[in-house]
Amino acid sequence: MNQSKEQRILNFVLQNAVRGDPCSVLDTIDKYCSQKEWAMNVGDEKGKILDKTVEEANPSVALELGTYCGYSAVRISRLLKAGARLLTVEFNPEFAAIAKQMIEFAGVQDKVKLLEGPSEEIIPQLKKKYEVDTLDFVFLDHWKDRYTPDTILLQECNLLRKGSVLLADNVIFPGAPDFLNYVRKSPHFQCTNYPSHLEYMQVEDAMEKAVFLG
Ligand SMILES: O=C(NCCCCCn1ccc2cnccc21)c1cc(-c2ccc(F)cc2)cc(O)c1O
Ligand SMILES: [Mg+2]
Repeated sequence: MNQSKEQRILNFVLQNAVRGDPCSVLDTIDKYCSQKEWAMNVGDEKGKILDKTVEEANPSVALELGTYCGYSAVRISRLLKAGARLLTVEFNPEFAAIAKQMIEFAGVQDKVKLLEGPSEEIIPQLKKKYEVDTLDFVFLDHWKDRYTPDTILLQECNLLRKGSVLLADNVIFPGAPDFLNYVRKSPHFQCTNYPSHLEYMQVEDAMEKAVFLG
């Protein structure tokens, strides 16, 4: 059975990156996806915006919606302080299997918990099943039409606290117009836009940071 693109990306990392070195895993994925096959990793340009936002938030508990091959899970978890953890949600089992191997190869598996299933099922389980009190940082990179309902769900489940940082990928391309509308109009969020480009392309994109005000 011929391989998936995601399997080819993983194999390229296993053969070319340095085991236990998250930066080499990120660089190797970016090399493959810019030179051989495009893939929807956040990439290095938007990845630098993600890095700065994570460093500023310095989260103890972070949530990622949309693991894919694990690129941003490796990117985020490499910056976490000792004892901090990332919960990452992937609903496609093939992608989850690839991401698990990518995370282990990078050596960040002790900081990352990969949860399989749809966000609307997993978010309401975070407190009781995954022992989360509140989330310090949330990276939204899943279905773009789920950004708004899941932001509302996070609030309904009491998972945000004053200062919780949401960072959303792709608010320009493919676009999340209703999310931009929602957070920018809401009195409960302080928003900042970070213009950038679609990963590995010269297409305009942007990330939006929305800090919860309580
Ligand atoms: O669609 C994107 N990502 C989402 C993938 C599916 C997520 C599914 N999923 C995962 C967890 C989860 C939990 N609950 C429910 C659903 C869940 C995406 C697309 C592009 C893109 C595509 C084509 C093109 F021509 C240009 C750009 C670029 C990006 O950066 C992206 O992120
Ligand atoms: Mg994305």
